[in-house]
Amino acid sequence: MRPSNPAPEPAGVREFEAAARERLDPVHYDYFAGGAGDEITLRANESAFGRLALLPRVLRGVEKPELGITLPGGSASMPVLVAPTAFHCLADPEGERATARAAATTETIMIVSLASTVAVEDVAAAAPGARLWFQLFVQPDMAFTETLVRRAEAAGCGALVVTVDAPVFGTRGRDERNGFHDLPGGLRCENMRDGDRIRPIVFSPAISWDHIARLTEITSLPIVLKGVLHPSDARTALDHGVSALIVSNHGGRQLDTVPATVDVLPEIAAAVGGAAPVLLDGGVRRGTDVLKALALGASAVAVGRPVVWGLGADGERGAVRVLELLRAEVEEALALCGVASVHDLEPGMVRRLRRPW
Ligand SMILES: Cc1cc2nc3c(=O)[nH]c(=O)nc-3n(C[C@H](O)[C@H](O)[C@H](O)COP(=O)(O)O)c2cc1C
Ligand SMILES: O=C(O)C(=O)c1ccccc1
Repeated sequence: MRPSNPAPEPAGVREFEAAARERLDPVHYDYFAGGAGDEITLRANESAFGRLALLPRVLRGVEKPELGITLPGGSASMPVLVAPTAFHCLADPEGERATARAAATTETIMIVSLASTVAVEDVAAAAPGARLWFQLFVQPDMAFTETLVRRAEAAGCGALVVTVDAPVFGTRGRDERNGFHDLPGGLRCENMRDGDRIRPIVFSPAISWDHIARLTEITSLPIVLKGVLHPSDARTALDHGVSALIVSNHGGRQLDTVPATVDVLPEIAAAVGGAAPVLLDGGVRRGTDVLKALALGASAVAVGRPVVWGLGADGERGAVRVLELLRAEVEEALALCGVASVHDLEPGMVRRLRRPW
């Protein structure tokens, strides 16, 4: 019974996954849900949060907690961003337009994927007021990469998120079994349009720190490096003028058997030492997961699949409901932890369980 609380929300992100699964083509569901190899990292991202316990404080006289954050690329009403995910038109006909409107409604940042099925200009036009960042896989043709950067700038994006965990494309067993290799029925990666043709997205193992240095020269947008797991790389990133990092293993879709992101977060946060914001994605499904990541050094988290599940379950409305559900969960968990602001969480509020529940 929750006598004085407002009407109950859907019980969790996992319910949206079940609802989306019922509506999506099973091959597309598998594409969104799946991971690389034996899906060990995919599972680890979620289960690692389950091995952490929160240690609340009491009697701190906290009123409504403050959720807002400010990052190099702009501000958000809560520390939960929309991670870049490809192919939203497979989840809803409005695709990334719907996601961007949901991000605008909830006043959070959406990171638009290079592999968006709607061109970044059209995403921006469909969602006035949306706070967009643009995700890039650096294309070896640097002239084309520069074109992409200019388009992102012109569309009003507040940061460039450069994904560095995809020197090659990870092999996902589900897609192999399903024979899912191409977008169906007229859908395209519209950001790759180059005159009359659509270029293929190139994953290049030849991309190096020099390319990051080059990017910082050609744009004044903050550069956010996504896919850092090694503390030495975190330091190198700072030396290259990167404005923020996202601790990410691509949702377990690239190299399998890398650690859960929340398990490496403390090391990365220590290596960065407050010199730049550190974000995390991977396995965030509850408000309590958000608190754990923030306590262990993240300035914000991003959610990938949860937004896709909202979109697949109920389009723009579903994406809004997922984001609002996470906001409500964060708010409640902060109140229950006696914490007044997302900035006040600290490592002492998280215990690593020797013997998980
Ligand atoms: C279906 C799908 C597509 C993705 N596409 C991209 C992409 O285009 N670019 C990128 O940098 N990351 C991509 N990612 C990784 C996400 O940005 C993010 O790292 C991951 O989804 C976080 O894990 P979560 O899904 O458990 O929240 C994708 C992930 C999924 C599930
Ligand atoms: O599926 C992915 O994880 C992903 O990152 C991607 C990137 C480019 C095209 C399609 C998917």
